[in-house]
Amino acid sequence: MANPALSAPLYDRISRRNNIPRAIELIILCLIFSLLIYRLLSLKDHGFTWVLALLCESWFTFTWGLIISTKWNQVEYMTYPKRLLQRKLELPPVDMFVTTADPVLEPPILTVNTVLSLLAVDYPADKLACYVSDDGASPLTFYSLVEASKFAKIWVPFCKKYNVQIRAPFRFFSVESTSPQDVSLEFQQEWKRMKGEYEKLSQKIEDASRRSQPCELTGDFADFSNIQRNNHPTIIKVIWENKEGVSNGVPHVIYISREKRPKQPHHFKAGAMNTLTRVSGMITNAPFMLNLDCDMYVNNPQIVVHAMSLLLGVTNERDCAFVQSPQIFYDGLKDDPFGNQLVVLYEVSQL
Ligand SMILES: O=c1ccn([C@@H]2O[C@H](COP(=O)(O)OP(=O)(O)O[C@H]3O[C@H](CO)[C@@H](O)[C@H](O)[C@H]3O)[C@@H](O)[C@H]2O)c(=O)[nH]1
Ligand SMILES: [Mn+2]
Repeated sequence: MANPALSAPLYDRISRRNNIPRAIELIILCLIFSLLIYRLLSLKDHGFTWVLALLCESWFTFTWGLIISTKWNQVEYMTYPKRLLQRKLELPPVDMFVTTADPVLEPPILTVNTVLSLLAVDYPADKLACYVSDDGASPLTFYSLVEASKFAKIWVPFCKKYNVQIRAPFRFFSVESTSPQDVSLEFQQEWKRMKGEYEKLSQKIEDASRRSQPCELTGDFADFSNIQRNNHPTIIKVIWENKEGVSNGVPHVIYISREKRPKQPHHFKAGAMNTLTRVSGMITNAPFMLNLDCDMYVNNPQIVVHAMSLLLGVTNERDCAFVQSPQIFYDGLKDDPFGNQLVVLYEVSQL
């Protein structure tokens, strides 16, 4: 007999009850239409201003209709990652892509944090690989990633052992800026050690960024000597390889700086993503990809299992090809007066 845990759905699509908001919206719609009809009927008694008002109100009605239609059928997706993890052997590999373009505008410590948050996600490490595309062809970015992957060997086990929620160290240590008191002594000691190690890592990167070159451009760094960022051949470096395929180890880390020539259009992020898919296709060739910009980080370590619950849970493969998680911005203004967090889009009008 089939194991019920293995055949249970991986997600549920739950319709929200929103009859009252719908009724209010219908009333408003009637009022707006009666205003439009009133304008139309009395158009000839008024001059140009009436026509202008009619045009503006018609446009408003149109955009209002569009907004309402996105909120009409609200659904929520409940994912069941635990059920997915029970099917451990079936979990497919995932290639994780990070793009960076400029070591000055996008300081490598940001990219390092993005990569560390990805390396530590809750998913078997032997099924993950992290590819970083560097359009800056910067030895500093490469150096930072080499150092970060050394730090990852202590950071990843720490996150998993204590089930840390924020796995980008700069956020983890700024949110919990003092050693937490209400936890075990062992955790406090580990926390201090990890903070010390992360500070050493940031200091190394900071010092390297002050020098004209992060280190001597020999050995692995030789490919970066005498090149210009807009004119160089492809550079691909396997920074760390999870050779034994350890499922609780650190996933592979691969650095890529695609070929650039001054007269060849490079198509910015799209071009970088294209190269990432081609290179990963030759190395790990995972059937699923996860993409982050270098100034983002994974806020929920279960991100891959949540996305996988949706992607693998559909009955017809054609129904789901892409999963987008809500994007939340840190250090935003209090109460988000300009609506930058797009709360309405993600929390109210989920389609
Ligand atoms: O030649 C380039 C230019 C940009 N990027 C990367 O592309 C990403 C997005 O570029 P950015 O200039 O930071 O755009 P944003 O407006 O901040 O990003 C938003 O808008 C972009 C499209 O305009 C989307 O691609 C991003 O995912 C989305 O976060 C970053 O990781 C960049 O490093 C490259 O890899 N190569
Ligand atoms: Mn950006």
